[in-house]
Amino acid sequence: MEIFRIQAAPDEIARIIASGPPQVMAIGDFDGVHAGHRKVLLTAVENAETHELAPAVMTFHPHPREVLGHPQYRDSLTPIEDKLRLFEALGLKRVYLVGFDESFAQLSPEQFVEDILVSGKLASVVVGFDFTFGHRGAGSPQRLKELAQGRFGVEVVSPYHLNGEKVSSTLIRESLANGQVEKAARLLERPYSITGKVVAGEGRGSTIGIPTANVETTEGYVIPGRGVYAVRFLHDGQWHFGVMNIGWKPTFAKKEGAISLETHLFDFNKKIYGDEVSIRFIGFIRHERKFGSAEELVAQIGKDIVSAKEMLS
Ligand SMILES: Cc1cc2nc3c(=O)[nH]c(=O)nc-3n(C[C@H](O)[C@H](O)[C@H](O)COP(=O)(O)O)c2cc1C
Ligand SMILES: Nc1ncnc2c1ncn2[C@@H]1O[C@H](COP(=O)(O)OP(=O)(O)O)[C@@H](O)[C@H]1O
Repeated sequence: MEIFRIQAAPDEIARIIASGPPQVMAIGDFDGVHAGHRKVLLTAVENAETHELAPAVMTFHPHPREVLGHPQYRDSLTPIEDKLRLFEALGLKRVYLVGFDESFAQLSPEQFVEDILVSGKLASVVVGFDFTFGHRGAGSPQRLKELAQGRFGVEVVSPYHLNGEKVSSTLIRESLANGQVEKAARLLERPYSITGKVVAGEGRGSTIGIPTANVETTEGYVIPGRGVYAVRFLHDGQWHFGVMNIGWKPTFAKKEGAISLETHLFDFNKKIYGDEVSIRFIGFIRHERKFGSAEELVAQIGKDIVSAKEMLS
């Protein structure tokens, strides 16, 4: 898969698209690369295969909402490296990472089509039913068809529903906030996962007999809601099972503070400070709460471990 990181000048984007073979290109943000996004991306891959063209995708990085100041969306379900890995797994061969900025945001829908898409190498583009483009998102899929004037095909993919709900990044964010990681996994068609580095905590874990690897995420990930989860934990190429707490440890902290992500790994006793790890959320066990003593907390964690092992087996 070839990755083209492009600053926003439209002629530069058009030139890079035109430097490749004839293509079918999906366009979108694809935050989460969820079941609905997969349908759009796989449509591009399949159309390309049928006509012996190259499957491509154009996405925006940094995320438009980040640039245009919607702070609630600063964090993502799939920071760029994760997104790229998922694109590759779906069979995409060319990725245009367009650096979205204030001037790019000014492009009209007409300019977006004339200056970028009519590059001579796009056989067709594939977008989702709610795709918007151009200044203030004024362009719709219908408008895209009109503006294309037959110079490239436009395929619009209808919404994907699961159990009567429309799959969306927002629905996944809400599910995660409520601890519903099983639901998020169904919407994503894979467990929600985060990557980060093991950092030192307060050193209390080992003293209460439950060492925990505290993880600081490397990029702006959406973090699931406070609670205890069954997780798979990738360290040094090996998957381990564990039980994770997300929260501010009300049993010990005097007041609400920074959220920590700590995982107790089963059958493990290595020091792994500083190492990069990935965590997959498999099941929700319970909410975080304040216990009367460390002993009560430890007894509960013993039960959490039993629950986690059941979920993970
Ligand atoms: C499975 C698990 C569940 C936990 N549940 C709670 C909880 O409900 N309430 C709480 O105050 N702390 C909870 N904790 C956090 C512990 O208080 C924390 O791991 C311990 O204080 C060690 O902190 P340290 O790593 O900063 O040294 C939990 C930890 C684990 C591993
Ligand atoms: N079973 C285990 N699960 C998680 N971390 C472990 C385990 N065994 C050893 N460790 C190591 O010990 C550290 C946790 O020790 P702990 O006393 O909880 O201190 P901290 O406050 O730094 O989390 C982890 O960061 C990791 O390097």
